[in-house]
Amino acid sequence: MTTSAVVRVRVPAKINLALCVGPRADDGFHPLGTVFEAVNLFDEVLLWPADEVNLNIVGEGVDAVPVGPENLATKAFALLAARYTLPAPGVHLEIRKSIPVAGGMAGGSADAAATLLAVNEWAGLGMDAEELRSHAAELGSDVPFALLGGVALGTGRGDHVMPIMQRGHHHWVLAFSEGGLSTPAVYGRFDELVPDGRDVDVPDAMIDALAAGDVEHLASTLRNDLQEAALDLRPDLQKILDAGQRAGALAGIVSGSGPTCAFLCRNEDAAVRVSAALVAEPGIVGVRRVHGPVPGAKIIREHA
Ligand SMILES: C[C@@](CO)(OP(=O)(O)O)[C@H](O)COP(=O)(O)OP(=O)(O)OC[C@H]1O[C@@H](n2ccc(N)nc2=O)[C@H](O)[C@@H]1O
Ligand SMILES: Nc1ncnc2c1ncn2[C@@H]1O[C@H](COP(=O)(O)OP(=O)(O)O)[C@@H](O)[C@H]1O
Repeated sequence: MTTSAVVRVRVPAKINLALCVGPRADDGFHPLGTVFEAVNLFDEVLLWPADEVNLNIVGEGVDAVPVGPENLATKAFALLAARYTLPAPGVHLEIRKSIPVAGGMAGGSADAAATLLAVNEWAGLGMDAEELRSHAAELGSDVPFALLGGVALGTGRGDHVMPIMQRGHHHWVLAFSEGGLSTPAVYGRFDELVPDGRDVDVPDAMIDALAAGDVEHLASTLRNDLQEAALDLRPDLQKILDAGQRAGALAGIVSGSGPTCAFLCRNEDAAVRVSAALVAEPGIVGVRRVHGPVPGAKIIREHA
């Protein structure tokens, strides 16, 4: 096999700048108004033809990632294989993980999105953005955003995504902590704490701050309705949020369902200071400076 037979896709993690959560609906999902931002922390998925489906995962947190049919990348391949005629009976998928597993940064969704794009390219399916989005939404609520990237408003389950006009460049510090948090468990605790849900309208002030490129105003509008539930399950995260604030972050927030904490900083120098302070904090297993927004899943044209 030549390296040109390999399709390689790079796909970003996300932070929810706003995660406004309504009451659980009869289908078990919560209506959302969410603002996603893609940041430069990437997984990669490599795909090449094979006689059967093989999956190989390397990198961050691999021991916690399922390698069977329940892996979201395998599911994405199976979904397209059931609907289209593909040039080979299987593929080899290699996932190179940098996005923390079960970290509230949508790493599994990212791998699913990357696989959809890789199969589309390899098999020459010619799917347009809407076709890809609709397959993506079947795989998980966060998967459509991983295709789109940038900054986007998510409604419905979070799977209807629309780009948001925004200016500027955001400097974030991410604090990774031991273990993950289960998304269904966090939504379940949210139901106990807030049975009637919250208002799902994303605050106008956030949309205005994004349009104006005003990072201080943006920091004052960050909102995560799942944060209280995540903190209830993981009270240790409050110390991390406090430490980031003390170190000079404009604001700190639990990323999605957690447990990753994300700190928005005024500029790169401030981010360097915040990350240096957090490295010494107990309970943090990794600190990473990232920026956003960045584009969604992209095919990398150089050889693997
Ligand atoms: C919370 C968020 C915020 O972006 O992401 P993470 O922080 O976990 O990455 C998302 O809503 C997670 O999206 P995703 O992880 O794709 O969820 P799915 O696979 O669709 O659903 C997993 C489970 O989460 C719950 N769920 C998900 C989305 C939603 N709008 N309401 C829900 O209640 C349901 O219990 C569902 O069974
Ligand atoms: N390719 C994948 N990468 C990571 N996790 C995966 C993948 N496929 C399935 N999973 C499962 O999805 C769960 C949620 O993972 P992830 O998407 O990383 O977190 P989160 O939903 O918190 O953003 C994991 O605990 C794991 O069991």
